[in-house]
Amino acid sequence: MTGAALADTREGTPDTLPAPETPAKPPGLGELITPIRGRLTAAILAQAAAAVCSMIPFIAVAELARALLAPGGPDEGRAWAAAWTAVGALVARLVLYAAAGILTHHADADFQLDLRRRLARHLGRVPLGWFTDNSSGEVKKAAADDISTLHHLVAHTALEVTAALVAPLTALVYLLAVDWRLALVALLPLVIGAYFLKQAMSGGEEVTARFFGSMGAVNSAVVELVHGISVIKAYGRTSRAHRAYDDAADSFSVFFRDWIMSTTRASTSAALALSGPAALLLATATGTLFVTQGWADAVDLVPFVLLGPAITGSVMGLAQSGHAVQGGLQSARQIHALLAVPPLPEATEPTAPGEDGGRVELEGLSFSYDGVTEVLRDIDLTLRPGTVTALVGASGSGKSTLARLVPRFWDTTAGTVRIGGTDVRDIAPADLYRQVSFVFQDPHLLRTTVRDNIRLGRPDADDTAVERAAHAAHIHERITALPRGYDSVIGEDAVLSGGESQRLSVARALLADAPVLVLDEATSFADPESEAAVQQALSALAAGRTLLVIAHRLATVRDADHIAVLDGGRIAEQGTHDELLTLDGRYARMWALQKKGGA
Ligand SMILES: Nc1ncnc2c1ncn2[C@@H]1O[C@H](COP(=O)(O)OP(=O)(O)OP(=O)(O)O)[C@@H](O)[C@H]1O
Repeated sequence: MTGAALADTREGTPDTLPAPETPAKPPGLGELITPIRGRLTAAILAQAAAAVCSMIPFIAVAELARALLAPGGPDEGRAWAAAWTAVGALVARLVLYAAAGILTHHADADFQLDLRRRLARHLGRVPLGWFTDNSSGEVKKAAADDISTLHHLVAHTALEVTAALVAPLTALVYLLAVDWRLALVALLPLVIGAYFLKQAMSGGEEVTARFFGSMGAVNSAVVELVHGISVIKAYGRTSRAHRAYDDAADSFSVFFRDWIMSTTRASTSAALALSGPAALLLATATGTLFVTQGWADAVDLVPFVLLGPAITGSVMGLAQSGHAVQGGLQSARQIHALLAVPPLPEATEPTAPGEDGGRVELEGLSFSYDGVTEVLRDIDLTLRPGTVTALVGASGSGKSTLARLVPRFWDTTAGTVRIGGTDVRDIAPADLYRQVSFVFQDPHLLRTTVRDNIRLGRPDADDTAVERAAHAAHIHERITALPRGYDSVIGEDAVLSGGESQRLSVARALLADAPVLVLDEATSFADPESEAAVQQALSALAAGRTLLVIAHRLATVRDADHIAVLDGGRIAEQGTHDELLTLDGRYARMWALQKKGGA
């Protein structure tokens, strides 16, 4: 693990999933299943053969009836042949069915593993800046939900659809051979059922969108109610919050009832038309007519009675599989969108950072998130080894963006960032993260032991080194007071306050021992006692390193060696605290304001 892994992704951003470069035809499921296409095809063929075999016993029974009711008396040989054929088909169906299942499940296991590896490999190469709260949600959804949807499609739905298509087709071919007129009549429920199904599903996309919209409103109202309950109660607005939830729930219930009412007639009619008894009734009624009119032999009715329901029965199942296929295609598109996030280009022949690894130079640097609005412009700034440089400026002036360009969270739009004289784009990512550590406001602690959290950036560090770092970060005593000391697990028996978490992340950065450290002013939320401890921890961290500090309160950086004042993405002023006060410009005004406010 590297220092980069210490990154926090605090800011909510609009750039969740960059629009994938749209090729002429969006790659879909077909491309994703390429590695298992052979096995999947074999499984589908086996399932198709199993579906044919599943119809053969019915056909054999019909032939058995024909042999037993033959005009010249029962044909024993033919009857036995039919019976054995039925038994053979049943056994073959069982074997083929099992083979198909085994094949798809094996293929599916490889498919999921391959997809997860592809995702992990790809996400390991996308810019760190891409990882925001929103994109984390997308990654979670793709890695868990979408892959699970595709699992269902590959392992189950593909076979269900094959059986649902091939079995009735087999029956239909046989029935057409027996009596094509009765066979066409047997298709009638299918036509009627399909008509009603289409009606029941009309406006499907719009209805689905409204369904999710309505459901989303209920979810938001619940989340708002739960998250904001303390504020809402404190302001005595409980009934208002409940009303928002009640309104959302009511409107969902009205929509749902209307929707069900409007589709019930059509879907019930479809279910009725496609039901087994309806098919049976039709087969016997038409069959009776045909026999009494002398248009068909009575024995020819047997296959229609046996196989008629098989033709229509599978259509309802197909309609449900249709939903699964739609879901699978949607998931495939989501995964593709993730795989299409442009990776950060890596140098083919990386260069190690130069001798003076603590020197950071930003030269002629501009940056834009969306390619339209420039968030940083014409930045020239040098961070000298062993010094502290502070970035100050109004909210939104670009401090965090600038700081994050040093460890190459993104590539600059123009200009360069050099560490030890080497362009960060030419440094191999692992080397770069050994060179730069960062501590951000909301440190991410992993749900593992305190010890492993500290040695994240140097997994091979021994216990003495870990404890030394914890001492220097003024957190050792707090750790030893935990139930299992350094072996306590974060979130289980180690629940730390904001300031304590901060000091733990400082210990982590100390142990990682990178010459350059980027720091988001760490003390803004800590209580005075904790703040003093964090400040001491930071001083330990600063010794001998190049520090870039994002400062929100000027008091904490008045002793910095260099202060750069950002305004609208440009460096408006820079110098020491005293120099900037003498300049009597933006910094001096901010200083006067904060002093007045008591910051
Ligand atoms: N990931 C992002 N995608 C798009 N725009 C962003 C992103 N992060 C920040 N911005 C925009 O870039 C500009 C600079 O933001 P930045 O967070 O760097 O400012 P800041 O000075 O650090 O602000 P603050 O003090 O509030 O943290 C803002 O207009 C912000 O909305």
